[in-house]
Amino acid sequence: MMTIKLDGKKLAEKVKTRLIQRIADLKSKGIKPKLVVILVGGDEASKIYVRNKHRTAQKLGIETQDIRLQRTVKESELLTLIKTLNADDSVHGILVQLPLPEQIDAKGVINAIKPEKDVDGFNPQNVGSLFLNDPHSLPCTPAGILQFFEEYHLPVCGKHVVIVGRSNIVGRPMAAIMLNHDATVTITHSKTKNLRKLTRQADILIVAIGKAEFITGEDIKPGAIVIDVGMNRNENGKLVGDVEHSSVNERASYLTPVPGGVGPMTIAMLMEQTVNFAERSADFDGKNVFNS
Ligand SMILES: Nc1nc2c(c(=O)[nH]1)N[C@@H](CN(C=O)c1ccc(C(=O)N[C@@H](CCC(=O)O)C(=O)O)cc1)CN2
Repeated sequence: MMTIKLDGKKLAEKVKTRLIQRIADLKSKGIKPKLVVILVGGDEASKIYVRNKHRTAQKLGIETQDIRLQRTVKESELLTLIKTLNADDSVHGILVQLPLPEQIDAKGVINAIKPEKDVDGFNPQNVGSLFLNDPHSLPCTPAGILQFFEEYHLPVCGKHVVIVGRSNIVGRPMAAIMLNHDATVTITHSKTKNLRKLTRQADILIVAIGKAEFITGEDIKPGAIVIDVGMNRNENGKLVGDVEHSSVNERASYLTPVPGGVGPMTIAMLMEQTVNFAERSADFDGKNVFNS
């Protein structure tokens, strides 16, 4: 079987291009979309992701503020900063790059971000709305994955979606999104018995477990759509996904590459969410991607 590559780089460009007019419309009404990204500590991968977020935003004409805090910053300082940003009407989106250093309670920090500015969609109020099928914002990686299904006209309704991984960033919100699109959803994780028996039943398999090449060709149903969210370095330092592409290729019908699949979509969706929030802040009569 010929496996079709779900090209995240190309789709991310398309998503960003469709934002240009919306950003121009906002600006013509005196609204400058603004995203604040907070990075605590010096994690090398996080620094790259944050730099890419700023670069992408700036290219689109979204204003950004880059706040860097020492790894040793007190949680109370971070909370005070978020409170100030929550009250600042010029700020439409606030994002705290994860992971946070151990001394900081990530849950408390995420809870502190005003739901209307929570561009990551991680705040419990936004998570609750998503699970009640009334989303205000979607976590960026699952939102990006959903875009693949829309772009390539891949039906979700009635399909068996198996998700490997139950993280708050990908697995759990992804399950809610697929359920909201009338799929039958199974979430599997490290304690699941006979996990591979379940993955073999999936029409759509979404793998976000953080283990290099964990899923192989034998673990999938021929013709399945496979979404690889993993980003791992193998023993040779090469970036590999959670899926072994050599054996899944030509068995899956569609497959996201690593790199160039889900990753670029995460940043594109962050841009879209910032624009959505800027429009909503002004009761702007723009396009709301979640209700379209
Ligand atoms: N507050 C958040 N923290 C984190 C999130 C998030 O959505 N919100 N997700 C990840 C990191 N992340 C964005 O923040 C991210 C990771 C990877 C990529 C990406 O484009 N990856 C490239 C490959 C990059 C490489 O070569 O190393 C790709 O897949 O092509 C974008 C965003 C955790 N933290």
